[in-house]
This record gives sequence, structure tokens and C-alpha cells, in this order.
Amino acid sequence: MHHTSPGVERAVAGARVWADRLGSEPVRLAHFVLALLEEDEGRPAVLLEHIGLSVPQIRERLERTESPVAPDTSVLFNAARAWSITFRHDPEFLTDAFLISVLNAHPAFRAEVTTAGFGPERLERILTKTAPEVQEPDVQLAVFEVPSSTAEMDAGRVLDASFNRAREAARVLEDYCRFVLDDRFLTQQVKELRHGLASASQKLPQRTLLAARETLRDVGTTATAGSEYERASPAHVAFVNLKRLQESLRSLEEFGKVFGPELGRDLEALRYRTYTLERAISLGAVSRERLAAANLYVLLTRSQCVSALDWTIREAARGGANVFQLREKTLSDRELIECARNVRQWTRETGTLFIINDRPDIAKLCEADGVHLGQDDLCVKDARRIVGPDALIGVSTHSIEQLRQAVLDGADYIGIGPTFPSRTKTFDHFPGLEFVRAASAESSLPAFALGGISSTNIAEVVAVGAKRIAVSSAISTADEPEQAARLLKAALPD
Ligand SMILES: Cc1ncc(COP(=O)(O)OP(=O)(O)O)c(N)n1
Ligand SMILES: Cc1ncsc1CCOP(=O)(O)O
Ligand SMILES: [Mg+2]
Repeated sequence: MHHTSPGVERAVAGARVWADRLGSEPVRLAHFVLALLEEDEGRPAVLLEHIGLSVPQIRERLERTESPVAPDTSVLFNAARAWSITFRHDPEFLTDAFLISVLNAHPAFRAEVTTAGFGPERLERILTKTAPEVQEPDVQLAVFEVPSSTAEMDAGRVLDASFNRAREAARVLEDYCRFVLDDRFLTQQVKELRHGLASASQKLPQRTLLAARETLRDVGTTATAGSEYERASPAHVAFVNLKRLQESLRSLEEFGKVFGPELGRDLEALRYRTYTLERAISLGAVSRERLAAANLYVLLTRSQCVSALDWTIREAARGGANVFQLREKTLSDRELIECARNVRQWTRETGTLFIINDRPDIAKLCEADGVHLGQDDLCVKDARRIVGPDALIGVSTHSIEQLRQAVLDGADYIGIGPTFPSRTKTFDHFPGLEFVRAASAESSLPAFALGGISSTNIAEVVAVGAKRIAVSSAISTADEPEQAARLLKAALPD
């Protein structure tokens, strides 16, 4: 009876698959190595990469190699077990011991892989550190420390486990951003974080990590909490994995200090990035839900409405407008708060959202649903302190950089524009339809295209990817705001 790791078992099954794939009746030694290298983050692939070899090139070479037929698996297992007892004092062998037994299984194959740079003696020297590598000085390895103490081995074991956990959690998050949120920017952010993890890991003592890895004996692999299998939704999966990522980074940061202060600093910076990402992902999930149906957003200035404000709101809401912004630039504060309280009342009655332009204080006082901020207004962080965590905060953006910053700042939605010349406000610069196109492809945060949009040009805006619009004059100067809203609404995608 052999105690192998799941990785070895997968490699045995995988070797048969490789033999079939390459049209060989018997399973050959190269097929075992190909199967062992299939797991990018498995011990054999990591080991070869750490001695500076290219795993894809090795795979390519092995696929072309007519290697000797492999002996019975039990022969390979016996050799791996003997190796593991000798060097690890452990009969439970892992994939690296199995790799060595495969490489040693036939003299011709041993010669072939030695020429290719991964002869069993070389790998054995690296894994066991029994002798310095004299013939093939390895620049890559020189940067990695040799485990120098029990303290480093112990810390190495934590680092190895935490690093794997962090990488796995980041991968889950990346999948969430990519496939669930369909969000290019957040996906890129998580990917960069994953790469940051990989470069931080290069500063870790790789040999210590490999030598310290003891999955089979890790008590944690069998100790599962009941809640580990409960996930209510993809958003819950993302939340759990954000926490997992932060916890792993904290553990990496603390135990990384055993190897010096620099690593701790890198990991701390990565941990802070996860907090920013958490805010963007979590707030985005809530605002996406709150604004799911909101696609026709109307900015109103009392003096610019051809009819009374309350009538305009009620009519436009009947026509399908679902967000109203009070945009007053000239009223005194007392006039503004009075008007805002009235609009709050009317928007409540019509079941629509109410946003105050520029003024978080007024938004808070009149119990608006949120506030809208331009690039020169208060920043999201300061406004959030006034309006609180539940209020919606919108941010005007005129470039992709501003959009990305707004997402990371924790905006709940963004305004994108100006698209066309406007009767409401004058502009020197028009990012135009190209920006609407780029913004719509970049982020899944609710985005309202605005600036000069009317029933005559809305099709152009929708054609470049806009799903939501914000308008002012198209409604406030309409004789029939309901009909005007209906026309716009009909042109928007469902
Ligand atoms: C939904 C929406 N988007 C953009 C703006 C413009 O805000 P800002 O750039 O601050 O300009 P002002 O409206 O304050 O003149 C907006 N108000 N609403
Ligand atoms: C405030 C503002 N910011 C960018 S466009 C705009 C006004 C939108 O009004 P209109 O729809 O009448 O052009
Ligand atoms: Mg403003």
C-alpha cells in the first residue's frame, strides 16, 4: 500500500491520457513527466521554473521525445517512496519525489533529461541541498536563501500556505469580476494584484517554501468549517474571497518579517490595495442593484423648466424617468433646502430616486437618495463622511482615467460626457461618443451618458454602448415631459 499525494494520482491518470493524445499504445516515461508538469503551480513545474527552465519548452521537447516505455507504476512508486524515506524521512511521497523516480527509471531517459537541464541528480541536489551545484551554476537560484533555521522553515510553511491561499482567492475574485460583473477595469485590477503577489513571492525563499510544503500532513486540510460550503450568491463568493485574500496577506506580511522588512512592506501595500478593491467591488454590487432599473436620469433647474417643477417631475416619471437631480446653481441655501425638501416629497410620491447636485450637506438634510459630484466638487471620501454609507454618490467623468479613479474612490455611479453641445451648460471640450464607447466597455458601474442628448441623437449614444442617459433640456423644455420621456425611454436598451 502506497501513500501518495492526489497530485501523484492525477499524474498517473494523466500519463495515460498523454499516451493516447500522442498516439502511443504503451505509456512512456515522457508521458509521466508531461502529466506531472501539467499543473502550472505543482511542485515539478515550480521546481523547474525556479532553476530557470521554461516549462512550455520542456513540454514541447517531451512531446517530440520517443522515450522508453514506463515500467509498472508500482516500480515507480517504490522508487519514489524510497527517495522520500531517505531524504524526507517520510514514506508519503509527493510529486517531486515521483518526478525523480520517473527521471531515474531508464538510463537513456536520464541522459536525455540531463541534457535538457533537468537531470534527476540536479533536481535532487536542489531539493535536498546535499551538495552545492558545481557544474551548472544557477543565477536564478542564487537569489533564494537556503533554509537556515527551524524558524525559517516554520515561517516558510506558513508563507507557502498563505501565498497559495492568497493566489487562489485572487483567482476567484478575478473570475467574479470577469464573468459575473463583466467588468474590464476591475478584472485588470485583480489581475495586477495577482501579479503583485507573484512578484512579492519571488522575494520569498523559494527553496524554503518548497521544502516546507507538507500538504498531506497539514491538519488544516481536513479541518473545515460548516460554512465553508455555503455561498448564497456569486457576490457572497466574492466577499468571502476578498476576506480570505486579506487574511492571507496579513499572514504573509507577519510571517514574511522573519525573512526581513522589505517583504512585509510590499505585502502591506498589496493588502491596502485589496481594501480599495473591496470598496469598489462591494459598493458597486449594492449600487448596481439599487440602480438596476434606472436608465433615464433627469437634471432639473427650476428656472429652466417651462412648467412647474412638481408637474414636470410627475409627468416625466409617468413617461419612465426614474432618477431626478436637483441642479440649482443660483439659489440661496435657504431657497435650496426648501426646494430640495419639496422635490424629496414629489420624488417619494412618484417612487423615483432623488439626487442633489454638488451639495452633500443639502442632500443629507433633505434626505435625498444621494449627491452628484463633479471633478471640482468635494471628493467622494469627504462627501461620504457627510451623506453616510447608504447614500448614492455619483461622479462626473470626462476621461477613462477619471472613470477609473471614480471606481476606486467608491463612486456608486458615474456621469460620462459631455457627449454633444448642450443647451444647459457650455463646454470647451467634448470627449463625445468615443468616450461613451470606451467608458461603456471599461466598467460595469452604472454610467449615465449626458450632454445634449435628445430623441434625435439618442440612437447614436446607444449604438456606442450606452445603456443609461441623463438629460436636462430634453425634459425641462418639453411641452409634454411625459411624451418626451417616453420617446427617450423607448430608444434605450431593456
Ligand atoms: C449625472 C450627472 N453627470 C454629470 C454632471 C455634471 O456635474 P459637474 O461636472 O459637477 O457640473 P455641474 O452640474 O455641477 O455644473 C451632473 N450634474 N450630473
Ligand atoms: C450638467 C451637465 N454636465 C454635463 S452635460 C450637462 C447638462 C446636460 O443637460 P442637457 O441634456 O440639456 O445637455
Ligand atoms: Mg458640480
